[in-house]
Amino acid sequence: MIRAHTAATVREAEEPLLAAGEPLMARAACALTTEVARELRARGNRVSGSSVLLLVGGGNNGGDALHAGAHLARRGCQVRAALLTDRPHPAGLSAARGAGVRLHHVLQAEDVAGAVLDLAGRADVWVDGLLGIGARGGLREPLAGAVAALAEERAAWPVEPLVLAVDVPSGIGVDDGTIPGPVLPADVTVTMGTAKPGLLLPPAAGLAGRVEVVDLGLGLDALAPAACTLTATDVADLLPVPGPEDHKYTRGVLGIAAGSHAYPGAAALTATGALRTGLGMIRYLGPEVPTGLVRTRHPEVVTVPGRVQAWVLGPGTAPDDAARMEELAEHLGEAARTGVPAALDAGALALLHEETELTGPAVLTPHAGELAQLLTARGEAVTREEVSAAPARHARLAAEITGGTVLLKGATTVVAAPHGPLYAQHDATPWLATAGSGDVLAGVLGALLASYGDVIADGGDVLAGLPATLAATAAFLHGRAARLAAGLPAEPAPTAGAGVPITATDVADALPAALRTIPR
Ligand SMILES: NC(=O)C1=CN([C@@H]2O[C@H](COP(=O)(O)OP(=O)(O)OC[C@H]3O[C@@H](n4cnc5c(N)ncnc54)[C@H](OP(=O)(O)O)[C@@H]3O)[C@@H](O)[C@H]2O)[C@H](O)CC1
Ligand SMILES: [K+]
Repeated sequence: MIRAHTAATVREAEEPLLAAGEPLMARAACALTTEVARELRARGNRVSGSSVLLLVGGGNNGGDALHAGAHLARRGCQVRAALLTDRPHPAGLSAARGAGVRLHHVLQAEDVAGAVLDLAGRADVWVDGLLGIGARGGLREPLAGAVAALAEERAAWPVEPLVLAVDVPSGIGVDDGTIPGPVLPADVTVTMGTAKPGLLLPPAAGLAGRVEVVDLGLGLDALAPAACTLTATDVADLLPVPGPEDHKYTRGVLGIAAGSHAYPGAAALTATGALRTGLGMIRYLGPEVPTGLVRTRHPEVVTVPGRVQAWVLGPGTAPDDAARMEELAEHLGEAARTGVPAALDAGALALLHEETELTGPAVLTPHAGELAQLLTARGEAVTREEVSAAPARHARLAAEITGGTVLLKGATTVVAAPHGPLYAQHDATPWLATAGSGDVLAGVLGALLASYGDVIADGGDVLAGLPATLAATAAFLHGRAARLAAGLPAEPAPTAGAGVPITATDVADALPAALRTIPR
């Protein structure tokens, strides 16, 4: 699991170490130096002789960069420092000066951005040490103008420089992953002590490049993270494996109320997603046409009512289908009465547009537009664009308002419960943007909820966070299956190539292959 902690938590953890004279900044600077050298060599450049530009702000983030610049100068790099502050870190400045780093007081230039661009044009490496966890809001001028110019020019450069961010790309929302102003996208972010939520949460996470965490001995492992990302090892621990005493009822029965005359196929896709993920049995309840489709695709699906350990409500239904909404509301009521978890997708989300309080464990699976509709219906008027610009904040808000867990679908899936860590899963591929993939995801989630349904129903508050963990697991499996179906490697890799178009059925059919890549 990749665990991220807020700026305030990091400061609290740093305090006693700094008071005890621990050389945190020296450790940070060494780690930065090592990463720059590694990346230069990986690009076929010699360290000695390479040119490095330090972008230096007025706080300790700039101090890290100046100390790293001094180390690099001593290793033969030509290092320049663009001081975008009139009070650079004193010890860092003296170390840099002592090592022969050339200092440029660019604030004195008439055109600060132009002066920075001029220095940048001559550098193989740009080290972004403008702002770290001390950021308040988006970058202010003149840093904003300089960074906007660098970000724009970078793509036009004949040979793109290596951009390395110190702690975080300057100007991102460190704790919420927003992008409040200009940010220089990084190839590598060397983050100090622990990952920050802004390095996991979209959209800022997309600007961080590869994230390397430097161990500063902050001792945060025992502390619940503010945000986290599940890895294959974490998912392996969560995937149920039946034992000799198990039978279909102990493995979990999933009720699926999905599909309609207008969208019958969703019922089959949801059932396929659930079956390929693994569970005891499915009870499908719906209109004649989707029922016939499900029976044909999956004769093992039972189509009569009975006890279930979880529900999936809503794929392939629309809020204007009053009769279907009535049926979904009844199933939601039954789930609440029995305390088993329910996944609410598509039309079923409209059941929460009223002030109904969810009384049982539920996982909502909206995309940004559906979340904007739900929040607006519940008095928090927002647009799809506002949700996409701050997905974590809006997912958490919806979880607090409804009492449910929210799995917000997107290029990165964000999961928020009313309390506890946020999850950010970056496992997917843009090829997932195809009809029916949400239906398959609902089935994957339903199978996991059914496997743990009795545990969740009996677990009470102790296991209140389990639906969120299972939702993040579903996103992980769904994204990994899509990658494999598209001919991409299971683990996202920048050099993986484009992959090929896929259908929702391909994703469902690739779930067993995805499960086989999990070390169990
Ligand atoms: N504490 C340590 O020894 C270690 C810290 N690490 C590194 O330090 C930074 C955190 O350093 P800090 O000095 O707390 O803050 P920053 O350097 O991130 O930024 C403070 C300066 O930035 C200015 N600022 C704040 N917001 C903005 C903005 N929106 N636009 C422009 N400038 C901004 C602020 O100026 P003010 O006038 O607002 O005060 C400061 O000048 C951490 O990220 C690590 O990199 C070490 O790694 C570990 C040891
Ligand atoms: K930075």
